[in-house]
Amino acid sequence: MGPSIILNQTGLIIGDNTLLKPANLTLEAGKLHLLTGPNGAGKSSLLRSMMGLMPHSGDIHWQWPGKASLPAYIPQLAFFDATLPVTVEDYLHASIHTRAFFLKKSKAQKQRLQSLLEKVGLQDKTQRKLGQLSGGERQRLLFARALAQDTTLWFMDEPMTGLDQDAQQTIEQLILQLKAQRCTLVMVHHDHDFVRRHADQVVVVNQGIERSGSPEQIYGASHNQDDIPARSLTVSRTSSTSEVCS
Ligand SMILES: Nc1ncnc2c1ncn2[C@@H]1O[C@H](COP(=O)(O)OP(=O)(O)OP(=O)(O)O)[C@@H](O)[C@H]1O
Repeated sequence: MGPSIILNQTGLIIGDNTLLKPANLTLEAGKLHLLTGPNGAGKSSLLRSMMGLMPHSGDIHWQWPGKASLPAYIPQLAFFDATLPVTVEDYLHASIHTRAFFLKKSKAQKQRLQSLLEKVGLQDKTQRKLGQLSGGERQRLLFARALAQDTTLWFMDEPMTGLDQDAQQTIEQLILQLKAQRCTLVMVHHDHDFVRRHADQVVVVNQGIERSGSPEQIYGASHNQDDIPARSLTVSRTSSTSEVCS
């Protein structure tokens, strides 16, 4: 199972700009947590702060019930150097084994690569060069690389944006499988239908953590995705945590 994530007075100021006002929040272990809010609200900044990638104030703790592992990160935009003369298979191989692209692969390694690429629907593109991939195919490759990490903690920043319906379904199924395996999933996502159906917790971000709760608590029975009630719901304070990033 993935860890719980505990934010204690976590805030983010860059220069004169307050990106996130300090707040407390607990994300339960093994659940799907969705960060939502308007453009520029600070969702990506909060996600990256949780990973220790931004210079936040306060504390952030990952509390692992079992063995800790490095988190997987799916950024908002999958970027590959189009000039890199490397195939999908070689790129994935080098990412997993941190070895030079040209080194020979064993039969078992080839099978593993094939299986990972099948999971994301890239099995027919193994010999395609990175620069020839579409945006959706790059996003799938990022997922394959993250799956290879075999971790139970995932941070995803709008992983389905710009994908066609087929790719969205593939990624959605992968996310639901990870949820069933009790990974801790933290995701920025704008599809309120997905949030309503699958999120365990919704965190509304607006220059800080405005409120959090179940989809029903946040959206009520309304089907209008913009109809978010103004009442405050969670943001709890916790103690006795083991620090991983701060
Ligand atoms: N490194 C940085 N330095 C200064 N300002 C930043 C930095 N990173 C982000 N910002 C600013 O912080 C604000 C929040 O950005 P962020 O990307 O976190 O928002 P978001 O909610 O993810 O937006 P969107 O939904 O448009 O992706 C924006 O106004 C952005 O310009």
